Amino acid sequence: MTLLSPQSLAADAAAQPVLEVENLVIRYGRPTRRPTGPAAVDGVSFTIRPGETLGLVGESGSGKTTIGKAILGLQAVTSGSIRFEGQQIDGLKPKARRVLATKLRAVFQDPYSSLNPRLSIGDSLAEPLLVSGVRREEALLRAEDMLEQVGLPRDAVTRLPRQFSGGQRQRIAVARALITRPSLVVCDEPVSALDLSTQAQVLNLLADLRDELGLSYLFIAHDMAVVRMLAQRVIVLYRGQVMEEGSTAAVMDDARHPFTQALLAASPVPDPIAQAERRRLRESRLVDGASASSISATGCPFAARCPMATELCRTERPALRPAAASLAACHYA
Ligand SMILES: Nc1ncnc2c1ncn2[C@@H]1O[C@H](COP(=O)(O)OP(=O)(O)OP(=O)(O)O)[C@@H](O)[C@H]1O
Repeated sequence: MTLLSPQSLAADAAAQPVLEVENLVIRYGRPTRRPTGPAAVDGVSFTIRPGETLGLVGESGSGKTTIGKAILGLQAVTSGSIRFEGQQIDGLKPKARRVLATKLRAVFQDPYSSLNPRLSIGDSLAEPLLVSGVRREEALLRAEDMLEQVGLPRDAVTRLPRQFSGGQRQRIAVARALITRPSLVVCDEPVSALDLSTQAQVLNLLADLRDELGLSYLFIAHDMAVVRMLAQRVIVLYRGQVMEEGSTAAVMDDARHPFTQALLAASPVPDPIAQAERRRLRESRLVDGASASSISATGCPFAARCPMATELCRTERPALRPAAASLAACHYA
């Protein structure tokens, strides 16, 4: 399955970016007080060009969703700036935000909670159009067209969300995000709640619609394999900071930063033979008879002596421990 189209790869590098994020810092805290906590996002900068998909990857808690929320106006920015189509959008008043809401849309992880259970699919899809002044009959007609575009029958407009499967609901969420013909869609883990074959279908759908409609995506995910399928460029975040960035092929095939290597190693490979070979190689690199599973259970036995141990091998996140221990950069492995 190839999801990177020649058109989107050829996105004009000189075109004005759809989104420019500059030196973004976000600290959580009470809105009434100056936030003083640690920075959830710490000096992040990037741009997205028309037709481009930028992947934002990182382990849980690295700040991905916080960045997505700031772009959508759901999280206050401590310092730095966010520009959308040349206009500064951080700190916009709610009225100005509402105008923006048709051009800047989102698809979230959970297809069960992202749709109002009491609204028919037609009403859910029509809502963002009605807000921008489209007449009801016209909005419902466009809802039917959009449903067809995401592979669902036109008569789905009359049904309720509970009458659809998880994958179908995510298609409806995609339809709802795209019905206003936005220029940028923030996709926050849009397939991580779906099984593997449904994931592939929804990723294909997102890629087809991007190319058909000339959309740009900020594609947030923790799974590198998923990002590889859709993004032309990728940014790797760790504790709110950019660890590595570049073309998806360059970052994934020649990861420089140990943390990127760890994320790649933790990402499942669809081919079970390749996966088994990778596990065998990983275990064969370990010394003193320590196995990946024992490291997974106890933490790296060399942590006290390893210069990288504080960041990786002693991680509190069990999923990363065996991956960290498999790093070529590890002095002991
Ligand atoms: N509402 C909040 N109040 C205080 N701290 C928060 C809040 N939301 C997130 N954080 C903290 O900000 C940091 C970044 O969280 P964020 O949700 O952006 O990470 P993430 O990379 O999206 O993680 P995940 O993949 O698990 O969604 C974390 O340390 C988190 O605990």
